Amino acid sequence: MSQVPRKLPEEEGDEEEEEEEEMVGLAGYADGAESFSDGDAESGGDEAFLDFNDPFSTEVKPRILLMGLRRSGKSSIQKVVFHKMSPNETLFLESTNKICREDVSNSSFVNFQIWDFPGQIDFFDPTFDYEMIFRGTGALIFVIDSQDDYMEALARLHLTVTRAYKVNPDINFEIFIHKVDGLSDDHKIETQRDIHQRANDDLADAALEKIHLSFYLTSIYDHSIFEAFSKVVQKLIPQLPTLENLLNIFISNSGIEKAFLFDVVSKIYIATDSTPVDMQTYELCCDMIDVVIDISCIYGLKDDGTGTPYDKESMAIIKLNNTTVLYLKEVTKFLALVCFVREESFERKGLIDYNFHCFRKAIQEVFEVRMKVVRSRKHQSHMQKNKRPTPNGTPRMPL
Ligand SMILES: Nc1nc2c(ncn2[C@@H]2O[C@H](COP(=O)(O)OP(=O)(O)OP(=O)(O)O)[C@@H](O)[C@H]2O)c(=O)[nH]1
Repeated sequence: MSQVPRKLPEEEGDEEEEEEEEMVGLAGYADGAESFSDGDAESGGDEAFLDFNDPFSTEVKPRILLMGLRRSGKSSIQKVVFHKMSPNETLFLESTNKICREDVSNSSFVNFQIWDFPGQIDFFDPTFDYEMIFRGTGALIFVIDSQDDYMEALARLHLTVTRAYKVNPDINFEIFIHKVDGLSDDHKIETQRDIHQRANDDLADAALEKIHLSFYLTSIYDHSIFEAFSKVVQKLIPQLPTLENLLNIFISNSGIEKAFLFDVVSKIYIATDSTPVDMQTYELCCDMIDVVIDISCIYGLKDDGTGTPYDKESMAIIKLNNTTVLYLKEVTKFLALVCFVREESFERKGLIDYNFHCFRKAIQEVFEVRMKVVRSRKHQSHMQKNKRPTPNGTPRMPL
């Protein structure tokens, strides 16, 4: 139900006093505005976000495997997306000869482990415990070099997918048809169709058509790799439907065309509203984040060089020459909301800001719920551990 406040908080001047009322609902931009939340907001601050370091929760620290033949581009993908390496520098990367595990956890909101496998890994090698590896895996990215003959890659894909599926049927299989920068548009489509057909035929021949493979055309030389990685990561975020829903309500009430929730460090978008994503829009958002961070690095730090280029004050407005406005606002230490707004809708900036305020709080609530579950699970597990008798049979706690 629409619950339009009598006045926007900025007009009333005293934001603190309004805090409780504000969480009641979004200010309606269009008719039919929905209620955002009807509970009291317990703002958890940044700590309210997912505790990915929690050992009890594999669900929030998922493992992503990067597999594929040698030189298909696995390490390059990892370096470009998570280490800001420029694509040209990847030409000098050495071949990976052991499994490299990396925790993408401290630097960004998107928190997971990436395991980069050497191309020549042998499933029949008894020292390679693939069961253990696949058991804790959320997504398996298989990289196929589209500029090379991909028959061998397809055979390896089939072997990998069938093995992994037997161990863990819940893995998401994500196929990156990579290095498409070297292909013409027609050739790209044809390659994707051919790889899709062959990979699925192989599965059907093995009576495993129930395995779902998702395909992406990627290249480190444009934003396609970030977009594909965004989709892979989104599937591993249990709160995704809620985030999407919040974004849908936010944009429909604020006259916004499109909104993305970005992880600022990696430029992966962890959620967007349900209108279709077009590549240009996504690229503009990525460019805007780069501009904001670059400018902040130059002019936003203190004189002694301390401070961070991205903080609570971070926000930016960029007016394009096509009557569109790009609006970026800080949501948490790691997240930014980037919106596309028409100039005439942006005239109601006060309303957008008010709705953003509600949106931000609602997001904190979502993760606060999650934190409570994690905390109670930790507590339960701790209690169970204490109840278990010690090896010599004496109880750990007085009964
Ligand atoms: N044209 C093009 N070249 C790419 C792309 N991604 C990676 N490469 C190049 O592919 C080559 C191999 O990349 P790596 O990342 O080392 O491949 P890898 O799969 O990690 O190789 P191993 O460690 O041997 O398994 C490098 O020269 C990269 O510059 C891409 O999107 N387009």
